[in-house]
Amino acid sequence: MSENHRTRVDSRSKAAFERAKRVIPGGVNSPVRAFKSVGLTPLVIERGEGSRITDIDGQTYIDYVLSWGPLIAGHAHPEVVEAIKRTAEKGTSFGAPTELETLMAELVCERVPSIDVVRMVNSGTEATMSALRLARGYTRRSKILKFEGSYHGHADSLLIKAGSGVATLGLPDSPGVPESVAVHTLTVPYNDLDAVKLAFERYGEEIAAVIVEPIAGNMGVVPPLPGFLSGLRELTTTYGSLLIFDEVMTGFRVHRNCAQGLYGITPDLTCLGKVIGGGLPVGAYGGRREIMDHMAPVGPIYQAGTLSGNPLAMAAGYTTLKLMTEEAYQHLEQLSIRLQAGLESNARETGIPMTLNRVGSMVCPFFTDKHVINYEIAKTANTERFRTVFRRLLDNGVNIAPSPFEGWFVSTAHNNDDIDETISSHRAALLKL
Ligand SMILES: Cc1ncc(COP(=O)(O)O)c(C=O)c1O
Ligand SMILES: NCC(=O)CCC(=O)O
Repeated sequence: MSENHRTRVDSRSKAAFERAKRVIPGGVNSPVRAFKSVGLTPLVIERGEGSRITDIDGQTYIDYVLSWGPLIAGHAHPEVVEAIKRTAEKGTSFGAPTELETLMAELVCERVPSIDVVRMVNSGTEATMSALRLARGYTRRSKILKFEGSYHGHADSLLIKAGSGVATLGLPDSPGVPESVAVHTLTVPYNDLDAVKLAFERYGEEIAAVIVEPIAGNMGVVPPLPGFLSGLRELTTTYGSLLIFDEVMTGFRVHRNCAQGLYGITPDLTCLGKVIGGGLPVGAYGGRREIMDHMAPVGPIYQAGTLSGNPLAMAAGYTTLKLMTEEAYQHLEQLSIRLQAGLESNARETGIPMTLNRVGSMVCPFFTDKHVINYEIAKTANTERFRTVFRRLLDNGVNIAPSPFEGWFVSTAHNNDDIDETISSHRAALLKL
C-alpha cells in the first residue's frame, strides 16, 4: 500500500524517527509503539488535548490509544495539569512520606473492594512482579498459573506465552528468561476452567497464585465467560493458592470499583496501574492486610522504590480518580455503546465479518465472525485486514493501537462528534476492502 496517509505527506515524523533509531533501540522506549506490525513508522507526537493528539507534522488525530489506557479523562485535562503544576512547585520527590500518598491510598482502598492496604510502585510491571513475589513468599510455593495471550508486564515469570507486543511481534517465549524460571509458570487458555482444574489436580500443592486479567485486554478485548472468575475464586481457595487480579488495564477503566466491583468477585491481591497514575508512571498492588503485612518493613518480603509514591504521580492519579464520578462512567458507557453500534453497523452494511467485544470503554473489533473467547481464536482474526483498516483510519485522522491484539479506549473527553467522525472514517475504510 502506498504511504499516502496524512503523516507521510511531509515527513518530519519519519525523519525524527530515523534520528531516534540511531540512539534508541528500534527508535522506541517500548516496542508496541514502533508500528512495525503495520509496516509504517510511528507518528511522533507534539501534544495532546482532550480526545485528540497532534503529531510534529501538525496532523491531528482522534485518539483511542490514550497512552495505552491511562488517560481516561483525556489528554492534558486542565485539572490534572493544574494538580501536577501545583505539586511540582513544592518539590518533585522526597523519598519520604507525604500526605498525598495516604490520600491516594485511602481513595484506592475505599473504591477497590478487596484492598485493605496498598503499596505504590512505578509501573504495572513492578506491580505484578511484586504481587507474585508476595504470593510466593506468603504461600511458600513456586509455581504460578497465567493465561495464554495475557500480558502482565515484562517480569521474567510473566513473559511466557504473553499477549500485547509479544503477541504482535510473534515472540511467545522471550530469550533472556532462564529455563529455571520459566518452568514455574503454567499457562492455560483464557476462559478454560477445565484446563485450570487439570493444572490444579496435577500441581495444586505447588501453585502459589493464579494471575488473571479479569477482562483480558492484551489479546484484543476478551471478557470472562460467566462462571470463569468465580470458578478461579473457588479453585484457588480450595487449593490454598492466591487469586491475583491484574487490573492494570481494567482498574477504574471499566467501573468505579474496577472489574472486581463489576463482576462481584473478590481476589486476594490486585494489581493496578495506568488510570491510577493519570498519565504519570504509577503502579500499585494491594489486598488483604493479613497478606500485605508480609511485605517489608512489617514482614520479611522485600520490595522498594526510590520514586515510589511520587508526589507528581499521586497528584495526577488522585485528581483523575476524583474526576471519575458515577456520571463520568455513565458518559463513557454511552459514548462506547455509540462507538460499538456504529462499528457493528459498518461491518453489517459492508458485509465484512467482524465480532466486536466490549466492556465499558474497552472496545475491540476483531475481523472474524467467530465468538472470540481466547487467544487461539483471537489469532484467527484477519490481520491483513486489520493492517489495511489501521492505515486507512490513520489516513482519516483516527489513531488506534497498531495491533489487532489491543482494544480501543474511550475517554470522557471524547464526544458524540468524535465518535461519529470515527464511525464514518471506519465505514470509508471498510468500504474499500
Ligand atoms: C494487564 C496489564 N498488566 C500489566 C501491564 C504492564 O504495565 P506497565 O506497562 O505499566 O509496566 C499492562 C500494560 O502494559 C497490562 O495491560
Ligand atoms: N496493552 C499493552 C500495553 O499497554 C503495553 C504498553 C507498553 O508496553 O508500552
